[in-house]
Order: sequence, then structure tokens, then C-alpha cells
Amino acid sequence: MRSTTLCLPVQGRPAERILLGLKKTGFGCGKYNGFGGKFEEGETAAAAAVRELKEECGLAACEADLEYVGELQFVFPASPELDHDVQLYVVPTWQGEPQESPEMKPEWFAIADIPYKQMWADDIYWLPAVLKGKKISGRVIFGENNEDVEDITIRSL
Ligand SMILES: Nc1[nH]c(=O)nc2c1ncn2[C@H]1C[C@H](O)[C@@H](COP(=O)(O)OP(=O)(O)OP(=O)(O)O)O1
Repeated sequence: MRSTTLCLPVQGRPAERILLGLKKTGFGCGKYNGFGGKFEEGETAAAAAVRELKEECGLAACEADLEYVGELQFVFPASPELDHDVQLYVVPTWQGEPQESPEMKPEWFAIADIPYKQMWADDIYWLPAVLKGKKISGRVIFGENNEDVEDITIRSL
């Protein structure tokens, strides 16, 4: 299963606002999501997360700014080549301002206004807990269309 990262920049503790990006190309195009992607050769998860955050929305964080909040496995029985796991990070501090990139258009959302209907269908099952400060581990099995959640298990760490 390939490994990816997902960074969730937040303001306030507990989180009051979250920065999401509208994905403009590739996997998850048209959905709002956190910032992340695949590891490069020899890269640690934290280094990949820092690099992808900068590439996708212009925020400069260092590894010490990242708060590890858990791991999710995404399983696509209809398209096993899409299977991947995600190392999740909340990012409460950084340098710079959000900037649109070729991949993502960043936008701040109040926690009450998170656009779950325009996000991956699993997010509503785990993102609220993460934003309340919980650490999680979970597995999501997607349906035939690679979009609907067929089965989901999330546990607190
Ligand atoms: N069901 C899901 N819920 C969610 O919240 N994020 C998901 C998700 N499925 C995938 N992601 C995130 C994780 C990761 O940041 C990204 C998928 O990684 P990919 O490497 O395929 O993305 P990219 O198209 O950005 O590729 P690269 O930037 O080239 O690595 O989407």
C-alpha cells in the first residue's frame, strides 16, 4: 500500500478555522481536502508532509510545527491500485500566507462551515474528532464507485 501524508492547518486551540484546498488536478479533483501527497524516495513522513504543504498551498512549516494525529488506511476493492495509507498531521503554526498552487486553491473555513459534502465521504467520520484534539487510527473501505464509504472503522489512540 503506498504511503501519503495529509496536513490540516488550523487556527485556534481547540481549532476554530481550518485551511482546506480545492483540488484542481489528479486524485480527488474537485474535492476540498487537506494538503499532502506521496513520499519521495528516502523521505520520512514528516519531511514529505512539510514539502507537500509548501508545494500545495505555500505555507512554510518545519517538522516541529507538525502534530501527528494518526493514520488512516484507504482501501478501494474495485481499484486496488488506488489503495493508500495517510499519515495525518494538524499544523497549528507556520510561516507565510496561503497561496494558490497549480494543484490546490486554499480557503479558510470556520469549523461549523466545513464543506463535508464537497470532501471525501470518510472525512465527516474522523475529522471532527481530530479537530477536537483526538488522535485516531482507522480503515476505510470504499464502494464500487471508489467514492462511497462501504465500511469504516475509526478508533481513538
Ligand atoms: N479519503 C480521503 N480522505 C481524505 O481526507 N484525504 C484523502 C483521502 N484519500 C486521499 N486523501 C489525500 C491523502 C493525500 O494527501 C492525497 C492523495 O495523495 P496523492 O499522492 O495521490 O495526491 P497528489 O495527487 O497530490 O499526488 P502528489 O502530490 O503528486 O504526491 O489525498
